[in-house]
Amino acid sequence: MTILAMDQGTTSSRAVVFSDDLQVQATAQHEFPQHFPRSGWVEHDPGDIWTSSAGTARAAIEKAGAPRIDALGITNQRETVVIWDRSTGQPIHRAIVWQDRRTADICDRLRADGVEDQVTDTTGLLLDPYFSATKIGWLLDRVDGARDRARAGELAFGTIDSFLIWKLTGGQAHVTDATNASRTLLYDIRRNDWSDDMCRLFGVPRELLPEVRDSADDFGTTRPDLFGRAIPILGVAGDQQAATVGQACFRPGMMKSTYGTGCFALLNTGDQAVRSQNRLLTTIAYRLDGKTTYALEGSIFIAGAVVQWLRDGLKLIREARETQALSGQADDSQQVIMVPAFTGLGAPYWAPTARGTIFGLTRNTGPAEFARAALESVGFQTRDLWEAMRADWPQAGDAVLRVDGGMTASEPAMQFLADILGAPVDRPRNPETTAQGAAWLAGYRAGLCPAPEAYAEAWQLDRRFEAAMPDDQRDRRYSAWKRAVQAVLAV
Ligand SMILES: Nc1ncnc2c1ncn2[C@@H]1O[C@H](COP(=O)(O)OP(=O)(O)O)[C@@H](O)[C@H]1O
Ligand SMILES: O=P(O)(O)OC[C@H](O)CO
Repeated sequence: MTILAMDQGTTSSRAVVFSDDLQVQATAQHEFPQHFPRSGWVEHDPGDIWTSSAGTARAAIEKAGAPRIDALGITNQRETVVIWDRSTGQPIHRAIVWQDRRTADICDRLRADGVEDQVTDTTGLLLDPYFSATKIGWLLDRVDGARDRARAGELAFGTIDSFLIWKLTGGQAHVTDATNASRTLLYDIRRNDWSDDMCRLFGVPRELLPEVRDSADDFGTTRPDLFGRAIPILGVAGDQQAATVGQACFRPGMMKSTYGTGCFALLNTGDQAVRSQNRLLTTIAYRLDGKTTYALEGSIFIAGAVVQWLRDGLKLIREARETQALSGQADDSQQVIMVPAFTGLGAPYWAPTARGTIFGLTRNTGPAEFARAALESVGFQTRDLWEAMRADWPQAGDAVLRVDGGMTASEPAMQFLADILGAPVDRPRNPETTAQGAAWLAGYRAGLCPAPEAYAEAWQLDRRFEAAMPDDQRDRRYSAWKRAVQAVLAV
């Protein structure tokens, strides 16, 4: 028995073939072009998204020896918006990506109208261009005739999962799952349905919206010509939620943090949709067998990207992993702090105009101190989220943090993370946690994979990083970081 997971990310599409005990059989990956038509705008060509996704799926199946695929799971970059014509399947515009800031002024106007509280109460989110609704409104207003056609039911909106399912099923299914719906600003996360109030507020006709299913559910069947036979699509979740599932964070209080380009931390809060008092997001972690599990989420825009900046911007290193040895040579007596607010600061600050700053430079500061400060900035930002989560939900208690993503390969970054949190950090043996989460959802629905408790028992540790920093040093270092952030916010 074999399961295919498609992982459609911001910079690349990946596909992973798993055995039914969720061992990786084969993987394929393909990067696709990013479009930046103006400053702050980010677009993807839906054609690239589709061909890279279908292409990597075929390549992974072939590499695995062309086994019979019994179930397909999909996971995806979230919030990104595609609108297409229901009769031709043609997108009416390029996809507007989650990173795109073009609707910042619309969000400001709505905030000035005093509706943010109502929006947060209903959707768990904030008025920020990050989410889908204002992007949908922008497309309906800017593409000729789009609003009328949307009202007439001629157009369909989807996040990337929904668009891929439409393509995979040959236009047979216009569906999404609850985790993706919960990122649109249009979904009532407590009632578990699209919200008429939010649709009215953001000017989005209900006719555009997909049907919302559980994360392990029937999402349709692939066209037989695509992969040699029709495959049932049985699992769907946004990538950060799929990583939460892949990390087996099924119990309230469990928390995962994924360190790729950015960092996304999710804390399972069980059946409570906790209203954040600290500008975290309340989101759906997964919906299984009709039961919704919620999470508090913190999103950091720059994590591994700070290492990319050392490499591509400053040219201090040739490869990301060189930061390991380099940071080890840093002078302990220097306290360089880097606040990598390259694209503003995300949670819990949400300061889109903040910019990066480096503190504590001396004549002796060099590449080694920069490397250490870059790695430490990721730990400090995670501590900010950790503090906010504890303040919002005291039951979080003494959680362990489960980590995944490319940057978790960095031993010094993970050790500092444990040190600055004052808590253990667990890195799993399987680095493919996002794809694994999608595969488990599909396999669970198909009856191939075990129930959550049994799956959680099979989760395997690669390495636990224990906090080793003395308390007074931790407090001193974190206070210095907080002062640095306040200075950045004050500029
Ligand atoms: N050994 C390492 N040390 C520090 N950073 C690393 C290391 N390996 C990868 N990274 C960082 O991890 C990121 C890639 O992680 P990945 O999970 O593939 O990201 P994404 O899915 O966002 O593309 C890059 O930003 C890279 O700089
Ligand atoms: O594609 P990634 O891994 O950068 O994840 C993007 C997030 O889903 C955005 O919310």
